[in-house]
Amino acid sequence: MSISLVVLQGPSASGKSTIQSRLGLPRIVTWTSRPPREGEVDGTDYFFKSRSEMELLYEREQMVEMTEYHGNLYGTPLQLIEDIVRGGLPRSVILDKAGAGRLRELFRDRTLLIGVKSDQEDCRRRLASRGHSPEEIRTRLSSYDDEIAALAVCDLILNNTDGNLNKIDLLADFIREGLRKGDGASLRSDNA
Ligand SMILES: Nc1ncnc2c1ncn2[C@@H]1O[C@H](COP(=O)(O)OP(=O)(O)OP(=O)(O)O)[C@@H](O)[C@H]1O
Ligand SMILES: Nc1nc2c(ncn2[C@@H]2O[C@H](COP(=O)(O)O)[C@@H](O)[C@H]2O)c(=O)[nH]1
Repeated sequence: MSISLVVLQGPSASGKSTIQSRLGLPRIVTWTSRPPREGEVDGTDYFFKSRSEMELLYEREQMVEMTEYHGNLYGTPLQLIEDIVRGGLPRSVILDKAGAGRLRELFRDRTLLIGVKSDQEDCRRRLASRGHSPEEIRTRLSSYDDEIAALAVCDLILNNTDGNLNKIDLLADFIREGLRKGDGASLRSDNA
């Protein structure tokens, strides 16, 4: 069975977006009710929506999954995954553990679940350089241990500590090549 969907999950600032862009696959841009950060672009980083718009879509059963993460809603509209159902190039998406679990339930062997981990201190430093307040850093890292434990279900775990990006690039090439050959099964191992 070939892979249609690559899901990245892991703690905040572990490097999911960095790895997603290095993988170079078409991305699924999800919805959020959080305000954009400086430099983030609507439709590129997220579709920035109001909480009520997101709740309405959910009530209409047009959201495949939706989660509340530290006070904001994040979700994947059904419409965004229609291309996966139709086939074509594998796509990548960043989700928390609940969203990742839901998409795995739906797409089963067609998903490659990549866990991204980094030392907690690296994550803390990265969050501070991204400009988060000490309060938000504390909140985001309060789920660090749970999010690391949840990586146990992943097909593959990438260890993205500071200074490791050259190795990540090699692994990204390996993953892309495996996907190109339609050989998802060979990618299912723990590279931590
Ligand atoms: N290996 C690395 N070495 C140094 N800096 C890194 C590394 N990986 C990511 N970063 C930096 O850490 C910050 C957070 O990375 P990124 O946005 O990719 O994390 P994320 O897991 O997507 O975060 P979040 O879930 O909080 O949105 C970014 O500024 C990024 O440039
Ligand atoms: N279940 C979902 N989780 C999502 C989705 N989009 C993002 N996320 C998760 O939220 C955190 C925080 O993101 P940030 O941009 O505010 O730093 C991110 O790490 C993902 O785990 C989604 O559509 N569904």
